[in-house]
Amino acid sequence: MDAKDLVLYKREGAYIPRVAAVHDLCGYGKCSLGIAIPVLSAAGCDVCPVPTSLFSAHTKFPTYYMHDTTRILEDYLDAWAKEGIELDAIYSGFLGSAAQVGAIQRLYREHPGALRVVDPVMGDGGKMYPTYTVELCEKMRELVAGADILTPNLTEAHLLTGMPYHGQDLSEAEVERYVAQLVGMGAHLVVVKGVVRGDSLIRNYVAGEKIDLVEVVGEQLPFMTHGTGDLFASTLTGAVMCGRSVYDAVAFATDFVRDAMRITRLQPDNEVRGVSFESLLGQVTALVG
Ligand SMILES: Nc1ncnc2c1ncn2[C@@H]1O[C@H](COP(=O)(O)OP(=O)(O)O)[C@@H](O)[C@H]1O
Ligand SMILES: Cc1ncc(COP(=O)(O)O)c(C=O)c1O
Repeated sequence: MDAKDLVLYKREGAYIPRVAAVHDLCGYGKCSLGIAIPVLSAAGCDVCPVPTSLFSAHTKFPTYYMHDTTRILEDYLDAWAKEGIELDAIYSGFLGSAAQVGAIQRLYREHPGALRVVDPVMGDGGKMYPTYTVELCEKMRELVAGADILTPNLTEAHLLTGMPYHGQDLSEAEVERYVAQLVGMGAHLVVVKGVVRGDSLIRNYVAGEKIDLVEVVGEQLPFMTHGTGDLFASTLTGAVMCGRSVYDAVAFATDFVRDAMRITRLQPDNEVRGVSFESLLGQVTALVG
């Protein structure tokens, strides 16, 4: 089957899908819930945040304060369970501790029909993020099994599979090897992000269990911006929840992130502020209906 025909969520009429967003909340430096809430809301979803930690600023700043919320999550989800909150999708990203993988697995058990989108946020450029531990990365592997959509960058594909990290210049055959390994670990569909081959293009690949590999090519801008991984996964999830095919959702997210990076570049402190996408949210709303 082709990812171009693969629709994972069928939106019915005026129904508003409810999406749990399991991610950190960051005060300054746009990323994580600061992106997931507005983007999924613009996609006409009822976003229910599960904050995995509170940050004063993202971890690319030399100084940041982090408060890990692991200790409150059980009570938080107990209260949800008592209210009988129903979920159509569970989208997870940046985690504060290895134990939080258990909270996501609990949501999966309590909402067996919900779509599972796993952005296995762990690191970049061959390195783990500073608050991440080997234990957390190992535990994160458990989320691969049963993921309807898994969105690793190449560092994360390496950390999840244990296969060697060869930088971002990967051949299609190498991408296929990562995908085969991740599908072998139980992922249904994998979006491998950020392959670059020195031709000013950035490539994202979609493939899965019985889904042939397809390439989505975008223009590579000559700078980097923080929060683009979160923006990509949030936009992809929003487009899927609007009933778009996985291929169309990846293509939309690829262009959306590029456009947001261009706008970010025009802002003061653009090298650290995180990605600025607010003025583009109308494009996401246009996907609804
Ligand atoms: N320099 C760039 N130019 C254009 N698009 C980019 C660029 N960097 C990232 N993107 C887009 O954002 C997506 C997520 O990239 P990235 O932020 O590197 O992910 P992560 O944070 O998971 O490492 C990429 O797959 C690509 O579509
Ligand atoms: C607190 C926090 N959340 C999320 C992220 C993920 O950011 P990105 O979207 O660039 O992968 C980071 C990365 O620095 C971070 O520090």
